[in-house]
Amino acid sequence: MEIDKYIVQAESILLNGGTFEDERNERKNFIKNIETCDLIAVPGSGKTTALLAKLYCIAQNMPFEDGSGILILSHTNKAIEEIEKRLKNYCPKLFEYPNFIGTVQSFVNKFLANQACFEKYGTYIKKNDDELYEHEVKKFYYSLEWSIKGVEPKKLKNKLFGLVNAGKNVTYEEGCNNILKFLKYFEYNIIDGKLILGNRTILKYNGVNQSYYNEILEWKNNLFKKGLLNYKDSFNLGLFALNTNPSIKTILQKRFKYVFIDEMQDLEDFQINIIDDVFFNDSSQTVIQRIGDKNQSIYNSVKENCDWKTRQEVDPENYTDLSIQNSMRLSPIIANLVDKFVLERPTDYSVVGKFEESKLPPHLILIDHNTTGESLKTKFKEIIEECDLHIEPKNLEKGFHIVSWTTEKDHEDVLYLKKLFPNFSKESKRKKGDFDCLKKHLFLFDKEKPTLEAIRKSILNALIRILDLENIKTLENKNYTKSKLFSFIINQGEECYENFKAKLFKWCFNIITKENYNDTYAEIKTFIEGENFIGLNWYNEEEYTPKRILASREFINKDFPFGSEESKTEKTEMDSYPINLSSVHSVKGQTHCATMYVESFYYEYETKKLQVVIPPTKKKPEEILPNPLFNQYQTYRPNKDVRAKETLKMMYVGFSRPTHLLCFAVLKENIQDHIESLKIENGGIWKIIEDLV
Ligand SMILES: Nc1ncnc2c1ncn2[C@@H]1O[C@H](COP(=O)(O)OP(=O)(O)OP(=O)(O)O)[C@@H](O)[C@H]1O
Repeated sequence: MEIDKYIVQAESILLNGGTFEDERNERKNFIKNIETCDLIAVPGSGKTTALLAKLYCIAQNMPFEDGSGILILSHTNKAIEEIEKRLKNYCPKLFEYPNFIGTVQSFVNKFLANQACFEKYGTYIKKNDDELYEHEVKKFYYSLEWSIKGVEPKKLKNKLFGLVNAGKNVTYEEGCNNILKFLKYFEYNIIDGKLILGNRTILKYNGVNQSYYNEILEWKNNLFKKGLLNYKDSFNLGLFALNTNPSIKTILQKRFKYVFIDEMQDLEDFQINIIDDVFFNDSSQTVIQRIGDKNQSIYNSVKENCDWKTRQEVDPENYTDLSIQNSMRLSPIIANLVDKFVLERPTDYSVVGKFEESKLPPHLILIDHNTTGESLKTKFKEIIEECDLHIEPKNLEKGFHIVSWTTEKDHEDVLYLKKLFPNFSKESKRKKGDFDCLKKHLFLFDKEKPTLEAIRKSILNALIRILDLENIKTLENKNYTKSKLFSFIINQGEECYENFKAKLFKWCFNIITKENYNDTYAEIKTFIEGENFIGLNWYNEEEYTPKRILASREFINKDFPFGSEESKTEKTEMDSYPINLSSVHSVKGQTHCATMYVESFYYEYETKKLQVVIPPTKKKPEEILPNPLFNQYQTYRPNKDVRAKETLKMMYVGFSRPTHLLCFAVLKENIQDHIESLKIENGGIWKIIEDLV
């Protein structure tokens, strides 16, 4: 394989005049390496860029003589899209057969679970959608009945109440909620015939509770038959496929000579294991390279230890992990601070900033509970403009971002992103058709399309969801689709059809052109509840009593504040430069020009959680552990200080995004006693902004 001779081309494509060469040559060594190994490196060290360069060079050697290809995996679709965006124009071959690029989930679905689903349940996987799955869970739960007192055997609902709440002291509501949680989250181990929650087997295929196991399995099998899986089902079906047909492994090893996994720290053990199960064994010729940074593992729950154990950790005699030290993203000043937030420090791991174009100190912005999101945003813009960051196109491309750990919370008295910016919605970023209430269907549809099409689709999707919740099926006992709904309405006669079409057009028109959300919502609600929708003769019965809205009441009535402000803000921002709002989770992997990290409440605030005080004992006085915020290296204790360590990781990711400007907005009351010592003029590292309080 020729790699070396293509590196210069890769540099010109990916680095805009930069080079992979430096005094340690770690990037080049990694690009040239095509043995099984893991690469661990600090944020912004160019891991992903080096991987892209390697892929580019490998693609120049394709097709391979033996017809094999390469497999490129990452944890999120966003990371995959980014790879496509950067490379597709230069090496389209990489995105075609025999190669595959996708999430671990999509790989498992396509190469293992899909075929297994067809063979076992007669259908391919249609949806892998947690929200739809939850909807099915609720339907099933609400269809369950309680036993009549004294009548044996007990019904499933009673049995589950006992099983899932065993050993817990719960109220009736909590107990019921636990049943719902079980139905939503249980894992179906197909090979062993068990329903597992966490580490507990709740029901299994044999034993005294067999009939209850069968009842749940009948429901579950029906979902499989409809191709509706939750995301863990794919992995269990995948394992089942490997178990029943181990030759798949050989086929996949032949197909994929190289496997690359980026963002490795975010994979959970079951994902890591299934990939190893397929590709990593003595007889396998496949090369696997896994790239990541354990200190940035914040994906699912923020665990102290991530599930990924590197090859060197597991087998030091045969493997040596690679590393890249310097951060090309971070300036020396920001890197110096970020380095204090390292939780786990393997050899050759320290954050050294090599981005020399900025000397801005980190800014600490003091706020209080009355500070509004708008004033924070204005302050952020003010600093950006004072530093002239908004002028360079390169900076505008990387963008300006306000991020928080906690984005949404049902608690008015604490700080979180949505409290500061009520129009922030994780869901507004989604362009899927399924929302959890009617109002969201009317507001969060795909607004990038200027026609009425997107809102029309969204309203129709809401109507279909209502029919589904009300358990209204087609005469073939199938769920309604948009076209089946239209056919049904046409069959009700011309007047009904014309009326429906006219109304639909009016609603769409009023939303798109007049942004008249509230009135349109009220009209649609009246329509749905009236004789021209729910009251129609859905089952074509000779004599029928019009139905009423029951199970979909929550979906129809659930509130969602139509933020007409949002559209206004968007419009004004189009004239200047946008300030993006996101969770810290969703900016992982990104490079920003400026990042404002706003502390938020998750058990406690970040500033509080970083401050660990060990109470005095008879032998020892009180001890205050070093605090990274004060530019001190952390020494949190093994197996203790869990909240502090979670915080470390979250801030490590958030603080390591910007090339130029890092702002940290904190509640003044949380650091009151330290403000003076944090100031640059007093030997600290922070420029403190005090005029918002
Ligand atoms: N060799 C290089 N020379 C100059 N700039 C580079 C080099 N490698 C990467 N960069 C730039 O540094 C920034 C970070 O790169 P990249 O996203 O690849 O880092 P990463 O290690 O994957 O980051 P993270 O750990 O946050 O996921 C990008 O803006 C990228 O263009």
